[in-house]
Amino acid sequence: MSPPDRPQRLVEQDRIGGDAAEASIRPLSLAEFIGQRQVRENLSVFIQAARGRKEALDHVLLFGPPGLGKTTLAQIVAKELNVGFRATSGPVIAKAGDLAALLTNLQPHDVLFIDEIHRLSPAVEEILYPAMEDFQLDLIIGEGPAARSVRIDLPPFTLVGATTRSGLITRPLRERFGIPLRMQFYEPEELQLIVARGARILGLELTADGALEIARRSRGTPRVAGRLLRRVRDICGVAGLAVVDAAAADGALTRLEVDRLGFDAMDRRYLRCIADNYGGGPVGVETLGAALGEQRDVLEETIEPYLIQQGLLQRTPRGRLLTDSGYRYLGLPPPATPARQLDLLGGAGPVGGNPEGEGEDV
Ligand SMILES: Nc1ncnc2c1ncn2[C@@H]1O[C@H](COP(=O)(O)OP(=O)(O)OP(=O)(O)O)[C@@H](O)[C@H]1O
Ligand SMILES: [Mg+2]
Repeated sequence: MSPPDRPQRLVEQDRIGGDAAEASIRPLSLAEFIGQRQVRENLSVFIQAARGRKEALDHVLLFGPPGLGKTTLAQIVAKELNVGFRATSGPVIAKAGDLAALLTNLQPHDVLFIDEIHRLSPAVEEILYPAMEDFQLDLIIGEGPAARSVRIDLPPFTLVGATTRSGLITRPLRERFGIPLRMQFYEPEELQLIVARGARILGLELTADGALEIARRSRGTPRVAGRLLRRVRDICGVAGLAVVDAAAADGALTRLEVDRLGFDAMDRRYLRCIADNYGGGPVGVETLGAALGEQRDVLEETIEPYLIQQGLLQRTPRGRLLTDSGYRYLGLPPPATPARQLDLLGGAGPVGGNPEGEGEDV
C-alpha cells in the first residue's frame, strides 16, 4: 500500500482512497474473470480435480504486480471449491499464536488467504511449513523448564498466498506451494472487456471504442481500469453526456493528465530524471529514489514494472537504463555511444548476477 502522505496517482496500481468502490465490479466466478488465460485454465483443472477427489486443493501461490486480480482470484477459488474463505496478510500475523488461531479455526478444505506473504516473520513461517505439508501444528506451550511442545492436527486446507515480490519469498516457503501462478499484465482487448463489464454494472452507457480508449490507458491493470472508468463516468456525467464514446473518454482522461499510453506526470518525471540527470543511465535505484524523493519500494513496485513492460526502461546489472523507446517517448534522440549499447545488451543478462535486482521479479 502507498503511504498516505504521498500524492495519489490516478494510475497507481496499489489500492488508494476511493477504491472501496471496486468491490462492486469484482468478478465472482472463474467464468466472469477475464484474461490470465493460463492461470484460469490451470486453476480450473486443479479445482475440478480437487472437487472430484473430495480433497483440499493444493496450496496456490499467486504472484504479480498490484491490482492484477490476486485477491479476486483467491476469493474465486474458495467460491468455486464451495468452501469457506478466510483472509489475512503477512504483516498482520505477528506471532506464531496468531497463525495457530487462524489455522485451528478452519473447516476442512477451507481456503486461507495470506496476502503479502513475503512479509511473514521467520518465526511464523516456521510454523507454516509443517502446517502446509502435513496439516500439523507444532507449538511450544509455556516457558522455561515447564515448556513443552504439543502437536495439533489441522483440518486439510488450501493456503492461497499472494505477493507482489516473489523474489522476497524464501525458498522453503515457495517450494511448499504445489500450484505457483504468475499473473501477467492484461492486453488492451482484455481490459476493454473488463471496462465494458464494469460500465454495465455501473449503469454507464459506454461504446466499445470508449471502453478501448480507457483500456489502453490502464497500464495493463484492471484496478487502474476500474478507477479510470469511475473518473470518466464522473466527468462525462457532470458534462451531461448520455453516451460515452472514444472522444469523450479521451477528453476526460487527457484532462486527468493520463496520456495515450497510460503514463502520467510521475512516469514522465522518472524518465526525465534518468535522461537529464544521469545521461540515460545506468543509475542505481537508490540514487533515483533520492533524486525523486520517492522510496525505492515505490519505484520498484508501482513505477518501474509498467515502464519495463512497455520497453521504455531496462534493469541492467549496473542499474536503470533508459531505452531508445524511452528516449523517443520523451521526444529526445537516443545517444548512440558504444558503452550504452553494451549496457542495453547487459540488461538481458542473468538476474542472479544483478546487484540492483535483488528481490525484483515483477
Ligand atoms: N480479471 C478481472 N476481471 C475483471 N475485474 C478484475 C479482474 N482482475 C481484477 N479485477 C478488478 O480489479 C480490482 C483489483 O483486483 P485485486 O484486488 O484482486 O488485485 P490484487 O492483485 O489483489 O492487488 P494487490 O496486489 O494490490 O493486493 C478488483 O476489485 C476487480 O474489480
Ligand atoms: Mg490483493
